[in-house]
Amino acid sequence: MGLMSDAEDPAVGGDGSSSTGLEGTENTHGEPLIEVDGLRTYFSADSGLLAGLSFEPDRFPPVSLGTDDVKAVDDVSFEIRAGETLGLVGESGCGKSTLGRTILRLIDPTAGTIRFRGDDLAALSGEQLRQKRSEIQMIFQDPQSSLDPRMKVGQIIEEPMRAHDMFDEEGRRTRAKALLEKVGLDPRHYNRHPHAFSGGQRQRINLARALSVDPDFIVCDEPVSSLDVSIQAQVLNTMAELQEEFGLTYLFIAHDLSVIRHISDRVAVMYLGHIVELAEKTELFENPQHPYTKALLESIPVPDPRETGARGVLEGEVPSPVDPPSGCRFRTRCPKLIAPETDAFSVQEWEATRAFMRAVKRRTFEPSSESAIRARFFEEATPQGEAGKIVDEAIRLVATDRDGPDEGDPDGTRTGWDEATDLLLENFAERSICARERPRYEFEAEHGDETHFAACHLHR
Ligand SMILES: Nc1ncnc2c1ncn2[C@@H]1O[C@H](COP(=O)(O)OP(=O)(O)OP(=O)(O)O)[C@@H](O)[C@H]1O
Repeated sequence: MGLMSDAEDPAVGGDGSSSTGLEGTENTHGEPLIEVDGLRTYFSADSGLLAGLSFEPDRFPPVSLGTDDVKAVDDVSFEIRAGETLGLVGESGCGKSTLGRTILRLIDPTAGTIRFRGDDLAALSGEQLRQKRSEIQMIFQDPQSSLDPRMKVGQIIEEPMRAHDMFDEEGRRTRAKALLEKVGLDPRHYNRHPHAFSGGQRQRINLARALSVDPDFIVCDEPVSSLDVSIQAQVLNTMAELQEEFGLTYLFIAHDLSVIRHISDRVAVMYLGHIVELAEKTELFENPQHPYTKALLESIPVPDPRETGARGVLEGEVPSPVDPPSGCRFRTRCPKLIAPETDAFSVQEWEATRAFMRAVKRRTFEPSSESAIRARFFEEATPQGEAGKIVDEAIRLVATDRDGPDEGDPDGTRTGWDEATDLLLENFAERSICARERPRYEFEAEHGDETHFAACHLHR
């Protein structure tokens, strides 16, 4: 359906076509509009002149060309179907914005393909890419800074049309005013400057500008994050209405799960450059399978600020995207790390060993005697066989009654913690399937008839 029906539009030509040319494309829900395959976007860790150069005084020559790239998006594949909203969620820095910008070719991909209706955007350049740009648009988080304060609202909305040589002056004005109304603003505000508007209204102006070139696909990067909660729902509802009317397809980036739940059809969860889970919205929220997704869902802030729902769920720091963990990227923080197959752990033994390993690595317990550590983590019985010997050695290394403290470490604990950490990680964490293979599993969903993707070896 178009922006205006023929009856409302006095400028309709004899052939019945609207002079604003704003008939939205009827998208059939279900066909892939965007197909991303093996996409990687790496940034040089130092984007300056000496990017990639590293100085290593012990080597000759001491300067080498390193590969310390920030792997912001690292082998990501998924599709977005025409007419749907794919929500993209994950903690700050996980690569959501970089993924969105790479799909729009605002950033060049390092590898992979981005098919838009079959054409590979990653391979386009120059004029071909410029032409495609009208079909794919982006709206950003901060409506304040993305609107030029010197321009009037009408000019702002008309600018992309002018850049793409769409319509004459009069046609652009008619369309801009019609769009103002469509996004819930008063067309009489055409001559106002953006500062006269509230945050929510400014985001509506952004929407009108994005829609002006009649796109099919819009990447929405945290579009309501800077707005009051009461305004967020109104803007989201307008976006949903516009989607319906113009057959738009959205990639909707947000860190806020309640916003994602409000707007998405399907949801992709991103962690450290990978998509770790992707499922239909109800399935993802009701039947999450990846320990990272579960942790995110459990960390939704609870209404009572005295109750810290988030505490202890996502422990530890996100590793650096320069040198991400092998296999599953979440494994270094995962509470469900799988036991190495070579060791015959009972379920309880592995749970105790894993908890001990995490506690040693993060030094979350007070130094104490061997027997106290054993009692605390293993109820006095450590695992059998080789695994047991390693655990015993690690306990000895961190115990305060350890024999013969090292030189320069009189209380005998500093190097002990490091050695114990290395011993446990090398023997248990690094030998887990979670460290050895990258997980990718697809299975039948419990809710709805979509498939469910989870990158977790618990599904092996
Ligand atoms: N131009 C750049 N040069 C170097 N590194 C970059 C650049 N842009 C992003 N990064 C890095 O890439 C990683 C992913 O960043 P990105 O902004 O995509 O994450 P995000 O999930 O969108 O986070 P946020 O929600 O905070 O914007 C981060 O480690 C970031 O520091």
